[in-house]
Amino acid sequence: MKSRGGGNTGTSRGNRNKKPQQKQQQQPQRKKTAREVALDTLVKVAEAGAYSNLQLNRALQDAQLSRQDAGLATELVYGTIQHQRLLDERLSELVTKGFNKLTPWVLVLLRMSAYQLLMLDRIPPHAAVNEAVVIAKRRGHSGISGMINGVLRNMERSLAELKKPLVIADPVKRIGITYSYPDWLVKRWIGSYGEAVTEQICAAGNEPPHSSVRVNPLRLSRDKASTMLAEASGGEASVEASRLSEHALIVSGAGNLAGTEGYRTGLWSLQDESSMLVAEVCAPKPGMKVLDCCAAPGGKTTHLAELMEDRGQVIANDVHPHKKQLIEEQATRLGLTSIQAVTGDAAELASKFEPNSFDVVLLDAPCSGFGVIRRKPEIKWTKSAEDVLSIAALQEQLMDEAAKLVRPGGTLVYSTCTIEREENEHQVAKFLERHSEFKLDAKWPAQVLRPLQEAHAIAEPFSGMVQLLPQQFGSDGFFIARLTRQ
Ligand SMILES: C[S@@+](CC[C@H](N)C(=O)[O-])C[C@H]1O[C@@H](n2cnc3c(N)ncnc32)[C@H](O)[C@@H]1O
Repeated sequence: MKSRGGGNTGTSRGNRNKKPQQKQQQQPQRKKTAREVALDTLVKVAEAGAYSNLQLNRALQDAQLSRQDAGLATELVYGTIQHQRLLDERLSELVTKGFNKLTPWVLVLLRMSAYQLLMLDRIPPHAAVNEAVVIAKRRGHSGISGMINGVLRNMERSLAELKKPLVIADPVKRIGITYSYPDWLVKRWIGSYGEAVTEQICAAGNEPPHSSVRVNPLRLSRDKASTMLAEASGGEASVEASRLSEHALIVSGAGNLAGTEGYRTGLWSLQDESSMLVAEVCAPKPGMKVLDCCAAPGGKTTHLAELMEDRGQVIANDVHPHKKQLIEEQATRLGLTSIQAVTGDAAELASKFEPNSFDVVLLDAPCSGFGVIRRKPEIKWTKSAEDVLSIAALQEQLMDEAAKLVRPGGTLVYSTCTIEREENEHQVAKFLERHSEFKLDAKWPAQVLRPLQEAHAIAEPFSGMVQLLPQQFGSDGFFIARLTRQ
């Protein structure tokens, strides 16, 4: 399994063996270890429904871990959530009584330790067990640490057996348990994509995501940005041109890219490659009037303005008042002045703006998000089939409203970061039934189509919409449709 960025695999014993300092006025707070940071984050995600990426970022900032330890904490948080079903399956065989009644932190500690034992070959099993017992002794009574010690030692003894691939005849159960996805979702995807592709989707969803930057073409070339990124990392980073977008660079080993000088001064933005295709498919020209209906935090808005050479007007709307500032911050960082951020419900935009008045309208709709499971693995466990239905109903409403604002001959681009047909192809098909004045538009920019054709990611003849799956390019799963108003 690929790692999410190295990480210290050692134990925390070194710290605890230091002699306590005498006569100190105030005992300095003991620094949390990587495993404690991961445990606290996982408990908050499980108990309070926090988003793993936001919660982890906050925890890492507070804990001030070394880069290696931050790598380990990140690996543990994502890996434990991603493989939760398989870990629970294995643990429930060893916790003989009351697996479902365990206190949340105990359950999470067991899962996190089982993840290290079963999935991370670079962590010595005895280190994973010892560290779990140390944490358990700090947090609970001796009965709990004894139980944790017993369960994990049993697991350690049976590792060879437990690591063997599961033999299960039912494909839904086999894929669901092996890759840790809920049955309802696996069943749905097998219905949409078939068993083999579903297995690839599920495996890809457990891989660490690439980090990619979108180079600001108004400021520098992609080659120049590539050199600068490599230099900024002291030669440690690997920087490669993206296959999918001519504005994208894939960067690994450069640490926190939001901390780079080039990011701060607007030379580049952080965005997934497939997400970059959306503005490119919009293909706006300088001087145009463009509306981004669901714009925050402004990734695609700022890309649209860059492609328009910051000439014309980009109205960036979002329903949440506090998100207006996020869009404005991104525009300011990139030095873009053609963006106007506004707050409003996209279901009511036609009463706010003149109908039929925009050259391009982008609806990057709220969605179930199953294309970004690599970044937010908890959505496997928090979203339901009912959520897909209710979000699809909202998307339908927003599409109808967005359509009213497109001028005759203008373009409507609909996108989501999910792979649910109900929210994507079926949504577009139903829209076209309701709106005979719109047609799918297959005339996409050549630089967008070429890599998709080369990878056979689109059927020929091209219909004007694409469903990118995470295993095809190692990007997020994304859906994009381009429609033209007759
Ligand atoms: C997929 S995200 C947009 C991401 C954004 N386009 C970007 O590239 O940075 C969807 C956004 O829709 C917003 N949203 C949800 N419901 C909305 C509504 N009814 N009207 C307008 N915005 C809405 C959410 O606040 C969220 O920021």
